[in-house]
Amino acid sequence: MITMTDIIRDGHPTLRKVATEVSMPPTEEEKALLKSMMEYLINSQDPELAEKYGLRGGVGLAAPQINISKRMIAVHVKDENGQQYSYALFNPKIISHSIEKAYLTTGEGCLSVDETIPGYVPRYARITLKGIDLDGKEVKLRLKGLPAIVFQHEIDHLNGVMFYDHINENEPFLPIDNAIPVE
Ligand SMILES: O=CN(O)C[C@@H](CC1CCCC1)C(=O)N1NCCC[C@H]1C(=O)Nc1ccccn1
Ligand code: NI
Repeated sequence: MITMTDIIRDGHPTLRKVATEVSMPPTEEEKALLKSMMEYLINSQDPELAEKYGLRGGVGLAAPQINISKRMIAVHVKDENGQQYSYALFNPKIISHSIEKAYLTTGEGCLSVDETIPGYVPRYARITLKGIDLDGKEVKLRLKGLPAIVFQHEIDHLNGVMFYDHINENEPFLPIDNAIPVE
C-alpha cells in the first residue's frame, strides 16, 4: 500500500518533469499502480486508517508524486452536493474548458508540499476531459466546482506544474477576475 514515505516532496526533480503517456493497453503493473493510488485516497479519507498509517488526507493523487513519471491520476472527492466522484484514469486530457475561472477560497495544498503556501489558485470553472479507465474504456467527463479543480491540480502534476506556480506573487489573495469562489 502507498504511504507518505512513498510520496516525493517539492524539490524532487520528478515533480517538474512532463510525464510520459501510458501506452495502451496498460500493463498489469501499471493497472496495479493506478489501483494503489486510488486505494491511498480512500485510506487517507478513513480517519482510523489515516491515523493508523499516518496518511495525510487527499482527494487526488498523480503518479509523479510517487516518483512514477507516467500520465496516471486518481481522484476521489465529493462535490458540494455530496456527489462522489471517483476516477482512476490513464492519459487524462482536458479537451475543452470555460473562459470563466474558479478558485478554492481556502487556497490549495499538495501532498508533495509540506509547507502551507497561501493564495488563490486560478483554475478553469468548467472542464471537459477524457481519459482511459482501468477497464481500458474511454471516459469523457464534464466537470465543475471542486471536482473540476481537483482534476486540474492532478493534470498539472503530469506537466510538472505545482499549484503555487499559479499564485500571484505580489498579491496572493488578489481577487481573480471573472472567477467563481469554490468553498
Ligand atoms: O496532487 C494531489 N495532492 O497533492 C493532494 C491534494 C489535492 C487537492 C489540493 C487542492 C485541489 C486538489 C489534496 O487532496 N490535499 N492537499 C494537501 C492536504 C489537504 C488535501 C486537500 O486539499 N483535501 C481536501 C480539499 C478539498 C476538500 C476536501 N479535502
Ligand atoms: Ni498535489
